Amino acid sequence: MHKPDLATKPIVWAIASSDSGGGAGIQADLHTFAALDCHGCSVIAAVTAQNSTEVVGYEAISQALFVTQLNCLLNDMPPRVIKIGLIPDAGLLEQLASWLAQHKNQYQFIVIADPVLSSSTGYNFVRQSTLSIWRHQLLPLLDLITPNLPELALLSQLLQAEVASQAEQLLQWGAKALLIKGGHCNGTADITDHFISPNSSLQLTQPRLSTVHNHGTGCVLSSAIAAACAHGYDLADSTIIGRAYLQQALCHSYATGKGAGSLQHHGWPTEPHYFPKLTQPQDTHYDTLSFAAIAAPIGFYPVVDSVQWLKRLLPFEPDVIQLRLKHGTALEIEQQIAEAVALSRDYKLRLFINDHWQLALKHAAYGVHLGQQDLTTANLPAIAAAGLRLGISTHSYAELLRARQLQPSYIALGHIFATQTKQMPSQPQGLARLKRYAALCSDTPTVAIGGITAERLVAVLQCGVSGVAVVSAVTAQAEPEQAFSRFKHQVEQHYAHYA
Ligand SMILES: Cc1ncc(COP(=O)(O)OP(=O)(O)O)c(N)n1
Ligand SMILES: Cc1ncsc1CCOP(=O)(O)O
Repeated sequence: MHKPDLATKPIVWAIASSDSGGGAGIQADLHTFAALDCHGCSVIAAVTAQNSTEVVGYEAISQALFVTQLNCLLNDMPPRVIKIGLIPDAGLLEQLASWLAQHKNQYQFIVIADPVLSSSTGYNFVRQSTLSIWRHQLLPLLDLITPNLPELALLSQLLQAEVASQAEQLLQWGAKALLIKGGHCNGTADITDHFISPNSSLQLTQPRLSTVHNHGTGCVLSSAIAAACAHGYDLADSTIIGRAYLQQALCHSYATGKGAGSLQHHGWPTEPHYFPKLTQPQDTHYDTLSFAAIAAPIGFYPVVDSVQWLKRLLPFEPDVIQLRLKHGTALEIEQQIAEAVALSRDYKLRLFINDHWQLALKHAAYGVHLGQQDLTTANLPAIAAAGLRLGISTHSYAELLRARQLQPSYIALGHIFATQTKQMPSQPQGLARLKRYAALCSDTPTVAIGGITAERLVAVLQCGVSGVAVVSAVTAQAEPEQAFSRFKHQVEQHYAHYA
């Protein structure tokens, strides 16, 4: 029998209250952690007596036992992430704030809080004293807080102000990032949540699902974000994963008692329709943009830095090549691109030009490869109208969703392993993420790039990508032509077998 190794599962704590009905609270938190491959620990603040229609009552746990739970867990199972849910008692909240202040720096855990101030059935859990502790003691310790609109208004003490001013108030009081949930904007066909952090600002929009079985949505969302953070995703990506997890769980929610039923917990979301549409301030919105298709699988995709390299590989029948020119005068770059495009026609080679999209257009290359930065400056409608294929680099869920919304010809997923070829601002993604990204792109060809060697090739192909791009695995080898032929053969064999 397979025995799971708990040490390999990231540990996440839920500091929250018990929901006797099982759909929200600690019970929902633990379901979510387990479904997202985390080990969940629970620190119970209160026991509520509730069912699907009402909260009948609650009793808070003693401060002594509350702190004993925290300390006993910290000694043996320190958390990577803490999720805070319902703490309906000012004394416990104060204890928690001082405990977090004492241990957060040393243990470097991330703290995410869902400020449950009232239940969805209308039960009010807070008093003024509790709100004041949230504002002045807890907020400065939070890496992310996930209020809905009424909670944001209450916490900010700016009941009549614009949402932006209310959000600004929470940031001024010390919260590092906010996810403002838009579900309480009644009557809209879509729900838009706003993620605000020092590094990024995102709007996440999804269709509003018509189900009444939505008990525990806030608990599940914040727990899914916590679980994704525990797997090392940054806050923006964790929020995207959390939102997709919630949409998936809501799509399959079910009746329990006479009132709002519960969410169905599934594993990692991969189907595109569960993921939100992202809007970022810097993005241009295109109504209809459609890029020519590239035959999938793309297969073996060498990236070379000169037309000389291209000529050296042509006798070995490459199918796809990228010309990635990083040096030279404007004249030299244009000459190389013109020569490479002419050669690509003679040899029926699908040639992508990196960065220089104007020259790719001018010389009518097969396609263009662009990075995320280039997307704001390149004339994408001109590239699409000219029938050139477009490939886009991505390094995260946020970039992947942004790329998918443009419906490019392929999406590059990188960097998978550490690479010496380029200084990367992000961390290597690794194979587990590659597999998730590739699954989300079942409708778009994908290419893995970064640190891919002959030894790693099979593991990369098994993640479900439609191509593998390499630089040094060919051009830095003692015998580049042999390396090229071996790679090409292995990749072709793989796709022939899995076609
Ligand atoms: C297939 C493939 N994937 C990613 C890249 C990187 O492109 P970009 O983000 O534009 O960075 P530079 O190549 O310009 O450093 C690529 N070239 N090809
Ligand atoms: C251009 C680029 N973009 C992401 S990783 C990378 C370099 C890949 O080179 P190598 O295959 O030598 O790691």
